[in-house]
Amino acid sequence: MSTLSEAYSDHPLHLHHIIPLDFDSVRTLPDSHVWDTSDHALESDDRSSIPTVDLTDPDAGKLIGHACETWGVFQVTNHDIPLDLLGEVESEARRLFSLPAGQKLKALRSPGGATGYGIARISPFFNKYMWHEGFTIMGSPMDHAEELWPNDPQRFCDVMEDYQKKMKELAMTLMHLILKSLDISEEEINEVVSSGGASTALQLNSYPFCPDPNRAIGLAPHTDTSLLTILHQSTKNGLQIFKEGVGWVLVSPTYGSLVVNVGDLLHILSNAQFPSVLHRVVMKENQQRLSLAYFYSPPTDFYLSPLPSNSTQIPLYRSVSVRDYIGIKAKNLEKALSLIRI
Ligand SMILES: C=C1C[C@]23C[C@@]1(O)CC[C@H]2[C@@]12CCC[C@@](C)(C(=O)O1)[C@H]2[C@@H]3C(=O)O
Ligand SMILES: O=C(O)CCC(=O)C(=O)O
Ligand SMILES: [Fe+2]
Repeated sequence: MSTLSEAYSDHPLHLHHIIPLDFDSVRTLPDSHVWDTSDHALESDDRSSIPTVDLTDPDAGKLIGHACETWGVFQVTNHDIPLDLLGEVESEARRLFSLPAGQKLKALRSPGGATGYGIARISPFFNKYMWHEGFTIMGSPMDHAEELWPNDPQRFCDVMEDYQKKMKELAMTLMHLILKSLDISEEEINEVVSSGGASTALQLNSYPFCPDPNRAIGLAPHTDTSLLTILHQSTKNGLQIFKEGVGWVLVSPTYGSLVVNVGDLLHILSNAQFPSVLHRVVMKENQQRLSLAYFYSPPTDFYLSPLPSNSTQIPLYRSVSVRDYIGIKAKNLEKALSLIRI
């Protein structure tokens, strides 16, 4: 079976699609980073905000199912991830992105690689660059940590590995609740949600201080490829999700709560009952913003098709392996779901 890293490596990017700008060295926004941002301030003002679910609530499963169906995203509280750990991961991410540009480039993701420092994978689909730098981790980040901190790589690794372990447990708990709410049998759930073979990735995102935030974008609109993504955002605003009939809705950070969003693979598995949510990051504040996104998916050789609880409905998608879907998405981005539609 191939790893998630190999599945991404099969779709190499060009070198100019990897190297982030040296954000500290620019005083004005380069033309390469200027976007049409006319709709960025058009946030819905109808006081609609995404649902929050307390994981200790006996009705959590039902509430999460409803949130996935109506919003494709929710915030979760009482999730059992220690707040100290969230603080430590954020501070390690800050330490990484504060390194001089030349040092960060030592851990640059290779054109055929999936992990390390670089710009967002979706960048080649846009003719302008995003005001963003990222660092992708799949399992142990030791190789890259040694490139960044040859004398002390362990501290970074320990925190990132601990965080990924805790995130995997939370992702599995959430997936059980989500699939139960679809009336899927225990047996079927256990096939999708397996701790051993899961494909997971941790993405550290930094949106540096921007000299002209009103003309830049942090992360262009996209859906995640995963089953689900668990996001911790620092105290800065910027994340917006798109809700049909409402428009762009700001997801303000709430201390200690995590944002969970439906990705394309859950969209397929649920036969579009839980649609993957379109989201983006706009430049709202005059300070650096950080986020940590944990992506949870089944093993790369797992074939996804709409699950049996939906057998009364016509399946909307053909069966596709995680690996093949990653390939389709790498070539077609937002058209990927429509390309596997029956
Ligand atoms: C597992 C992954 C999902 C991701 C591509 C990646 O290999 C690691 C980075 C992830 C990310 C983060 C920013 C947005 C996104 C669309 C991108 O360009 O890189 C996601 C990718 C994804 O969900 O497809
Ligand atoms: O920074 C954020 O709030 C969102 C990040 C994101 O969408 C991603 O990493 O896929
Ligand atoms: Fe995302």
